[in-house]
Amino acid sequence: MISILPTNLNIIETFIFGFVTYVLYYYYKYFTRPCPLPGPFPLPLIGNLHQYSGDDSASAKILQSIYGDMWEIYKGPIRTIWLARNDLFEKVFSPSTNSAFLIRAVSNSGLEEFNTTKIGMTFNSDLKEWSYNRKFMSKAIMSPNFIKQVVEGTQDIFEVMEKCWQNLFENLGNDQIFNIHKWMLLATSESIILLTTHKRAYSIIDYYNKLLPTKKFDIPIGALEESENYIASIRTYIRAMEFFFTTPKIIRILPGVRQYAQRLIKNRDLLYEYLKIIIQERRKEIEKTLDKDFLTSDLLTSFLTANTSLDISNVSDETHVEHMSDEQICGNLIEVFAAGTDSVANSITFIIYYLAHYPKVKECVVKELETVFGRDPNYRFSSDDLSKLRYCEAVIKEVSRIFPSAPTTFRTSTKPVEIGGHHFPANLQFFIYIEGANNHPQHWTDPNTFNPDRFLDGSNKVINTFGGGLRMCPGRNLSIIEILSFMVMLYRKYDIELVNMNAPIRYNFNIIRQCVKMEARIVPRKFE
Ligand code: HEM
Repeated sequence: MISILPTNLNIIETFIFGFVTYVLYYYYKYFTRPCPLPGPFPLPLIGNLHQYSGDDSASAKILQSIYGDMWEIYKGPIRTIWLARNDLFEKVFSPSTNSAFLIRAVSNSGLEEFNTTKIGMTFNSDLKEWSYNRKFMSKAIMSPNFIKQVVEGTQDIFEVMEKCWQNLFENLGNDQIFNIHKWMLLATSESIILLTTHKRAYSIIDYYNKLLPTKKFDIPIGALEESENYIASIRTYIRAMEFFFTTPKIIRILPGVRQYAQRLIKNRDLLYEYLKIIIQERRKEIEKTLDKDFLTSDLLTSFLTANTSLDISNVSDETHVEHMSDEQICGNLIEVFAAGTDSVANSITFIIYYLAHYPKVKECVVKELETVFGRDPNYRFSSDDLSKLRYCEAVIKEVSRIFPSAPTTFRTSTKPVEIGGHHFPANLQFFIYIEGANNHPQHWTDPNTFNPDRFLDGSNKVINTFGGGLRMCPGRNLSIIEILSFMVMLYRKYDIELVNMNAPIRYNFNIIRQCVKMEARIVPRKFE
């Protein structure tokens, strides 16, 4: 056999030779890449990771200011194209089934190892499966019964939280400092568990019991532990998705990292086993039920009753004639939890932050709540009531324009595509910098000014908070209803004062912005 290697090389020389060849090949590919865009110069193996702060949104802001609205960076070995203006999003957010952007992530060994490329929605690259899950989920969470349960359930959960606050005030004084983000996260976690499986979780009470152990709420230890373990396990699952999505195989096989990856996989298997028990129990309950009015309106019940005479959310259609397997149900339930907990909790936290900094806007919010609900602070509201809150909705839009919890989204091209005059090949990873477009002077007057009124002039301004096209967030209505509900319950009764008004919002970036901590005083309003 003819060797291209020089003969008589020792190990070090062979390594150096191999490395130099790799570097030359890397830069040959780099300089001859199709459709080059401006962007920072990458290094072999790590791409631009050495320049990356860990915060996609902060990096994108800097790169947009240097390179304009279209640039490229290498996330490790993966070339990513960044777009930061609404007109550049048009093809990515196309609602056509022929769109070149129906797949989210380029083929990724991590996601395959974690088994998420054929399950759920977000990373599902099997378009038939994805479409089946997506249509089902969208119908189920838009059904009137489900929406009713969202509004009722959120109020029940808030009442529990208020009882805890009341006890804290009575026993420790009114001047308590709350990590308001933590409370919102516990509330949205409980809410999503209720909406997916109709199970009660006790994470709010568990947290409260730890803050005030002398006045504990009496909940059976077993129930507390079960809900704690369930939530912890789902949160580990979310971390695992991020880990497998972002960690290259070469790192995943390193000693220590491998063991960590295996623990994450074990957690996934245990979570699936736990959910499968819940599914079996619910199936038995449904079998014993003759009238669908006695069934709960959660997603699990929708999944199990589809195409039966008990179909609670009328999801039956020609796409959904086959029953969902238990494996698919588990994937979808976990996904709703993963996508719908932190995103909503962070959105509420950011609204709290902006309302604390803009007292006039807060006054308008309170005024609108009084106009719509009168001055009864305990009025149980419906989704119809929420639809009257035009100003509150404008506040949600303005906060998510200026400081979105999901500042970016991403898609992969499955066909060659032209964007902004550039002809890109298939199989490229595109990032859509939603926040960049949301603060773009070409789209907005005074983009850096916080002004909810800009959404009240009747023009339907595009903010892409929930992405766009066929992969647009299916939980958008649910999120708005939940956020509005929390705004009503917080601001009709309480004033929320931040402890440190000069501190910026502290967050970590893991696919979305996740607030680290936000300290506040919760001051009950006085009613005559
Ligand atoms: C304020 C809260 C939320 C925000 C800001 C948000 C934002 C987003 C964004 C930007 C995307 C990407 C869309 C795209 O690529 O075009 C997305 C996808 C998704 N979201 Fe949400 N979301 C929120 C709440 C929820 C909730 C409550 C659910 C629960 C049902 C949910 C479920 C999903 C799913 C399953 C996807 C993937 C869809 C697919 O790939 O087909 N999200 N979300």
